[in-house]
Amino acid sequence: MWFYCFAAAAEVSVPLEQAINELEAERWKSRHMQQQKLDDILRYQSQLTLQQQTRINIIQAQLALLDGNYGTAEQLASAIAQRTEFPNSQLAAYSLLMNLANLRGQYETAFYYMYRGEALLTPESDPRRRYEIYSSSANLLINAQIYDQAESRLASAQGLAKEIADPKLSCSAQYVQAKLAYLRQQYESAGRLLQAQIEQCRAINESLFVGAGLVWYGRTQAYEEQHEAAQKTLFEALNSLQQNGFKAGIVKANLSLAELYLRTNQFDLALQYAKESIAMGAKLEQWQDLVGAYQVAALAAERLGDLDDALYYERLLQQASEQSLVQSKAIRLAYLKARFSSTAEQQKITLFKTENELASLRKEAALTHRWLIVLGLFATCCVCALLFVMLIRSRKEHRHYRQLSQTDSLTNIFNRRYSLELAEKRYRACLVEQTPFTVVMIDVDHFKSVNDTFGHAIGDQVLKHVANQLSLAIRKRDIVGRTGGEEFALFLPSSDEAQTKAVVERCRANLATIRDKMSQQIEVTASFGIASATGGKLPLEALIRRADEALYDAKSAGRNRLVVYRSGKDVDSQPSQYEVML
Ligand SMILES: Nc1nc2c(ncn2[C@@H]2O[C@H](COP(=O)(O)OP(=O)(O)OP(=O)(O)O)[C@@H](O)[C@H]2O)c(=O)[nH]1
Repeated sequence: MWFYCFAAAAEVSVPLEQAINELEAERWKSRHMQQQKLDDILRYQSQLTLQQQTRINIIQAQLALLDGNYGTAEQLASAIAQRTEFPNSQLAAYSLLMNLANLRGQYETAFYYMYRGEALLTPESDPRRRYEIYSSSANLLINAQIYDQAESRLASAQGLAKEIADPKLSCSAQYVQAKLAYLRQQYESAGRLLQAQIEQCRAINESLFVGAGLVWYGRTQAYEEQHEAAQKTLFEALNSLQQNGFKAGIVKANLSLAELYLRTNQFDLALQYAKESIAMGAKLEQWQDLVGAYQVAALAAERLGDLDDALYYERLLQQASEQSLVQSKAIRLAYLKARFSSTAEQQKITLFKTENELASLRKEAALTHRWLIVLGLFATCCVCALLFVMLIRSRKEHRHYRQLSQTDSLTNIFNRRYSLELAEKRYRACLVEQTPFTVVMIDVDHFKSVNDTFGHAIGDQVLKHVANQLSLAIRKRDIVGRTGGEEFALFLPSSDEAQTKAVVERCRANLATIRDKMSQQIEVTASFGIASATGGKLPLEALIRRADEALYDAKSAGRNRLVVYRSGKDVDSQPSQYEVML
């Protein structure tokens, strides 16, 4: 039925995947059924992905191990152990190789696989595969009688079984725990654990573990002298193991029966089961069990009066004992060797990891350092830019305030203080150069009338025009300033009288144009007082006073004219060419 469902849907890979999952899950259930399912899948081998093929190979290897085909099992598992691209299958292969080497008495190899497998475990590994490694390791360590180490692996396996919540795994972990208790000769506790384990494994049809558990349970019963019960248990065990085809278990079950019959003085039966155990055990080289089986066979043969046989088995017993001794020595030695090399390897790995961590820390530090430099540079640039902006702004503000302090706010020409300061500098230069320097004091005529007639605002406009026209009339090197309300001054470096007169005439002509610029018909005239000096030691103040005197004279003489200061008397007075219109 299963096969038909599968075959119908075999065109797609999902049923194949499902079939493989089922096959993996039903491991140990029934050897015959399992083989049948495997054969069904293999008909569609060409459709399997590489990963699916690997998983199938694992199952084949597990079956080969059960069948005692150790060569095939090893070949398949070794190939998978190389496949680093499928870490979970790799782990399964390691568990298998460990079990195989353990069964064959190749303990060095078994421990090698145990440490390799454990080193491969990561938190991301499939929990089932992790479980397999731990439970196989526990089995191996039990065999090597390193019980404390076995217990720690067993605890990990049990934890994983709980985590996965798979009753099959709990069943197998319980089996190992019970077996461990038996081997530690804690028979009472072993009996209890085995009963519980058998019950649980039976409930989920894990017949292989039922069989294996029954062998140990039967032995416990025999030890407690419950001979009938023990016999029943052991037959049940043998039956179950034979169904599964687990040969190593069959050897142990036969041996247990033989030992039981020897205890109950049923020597022929004891010999019979001992022989069964010997036949299969010799093939599988299960030396420890062989020792027991030869011992029983020799004793039973002796009791049956067959001394030749007894001697024969004694000889074999001696050989097997030696082998077993060699084997148990080998197993301890192998453990120590594997532990040593694993520790060395572990140290190498730790060193490598530390170096790697160091390198990545260094890399991180370098990156952080680079970032810090970039951030530092960025911050410096920001600060520089900010400082630059602040500098520009402060220079602008400084210029602005300086301009404010130098300029007359109404007319926008130099104010009295600054024009005098500037004039002082130029005057001193002219004195040194012995070139003429002229001061022209200007006063707008009848300006009060303008204010009175047209208002203060218009008066302001007139003053602005006056300042503007005076600025237009002078040369580049000349200075014009507002020295009072309606008073202005010109400072003309390197200007003699003739040149000054020309400038003043331009001023007067320019002032005459104001009338056309105003909405009202306002004639604007001004009076000019001129004073010059060439060389000598006359202070600028005195020169200005002279120009003022000349201006006064110009006013007195009728306004709208220029008067040149002559020491003692104003001799040059030019009448106005313009009339003041009020
Ligand atoms: N609109 C305006 N008027 C001003 C300003 N500064 C001074 N004045 C006025 O200018 C006038 C000057 O008048 P006065 O000193 O009597 O001289 P004047 O009327 O020009 O007569 P003379 O100079 O004798 O020709 C005053 O009425 C001041 O109020 C100013 O900034 N704006």
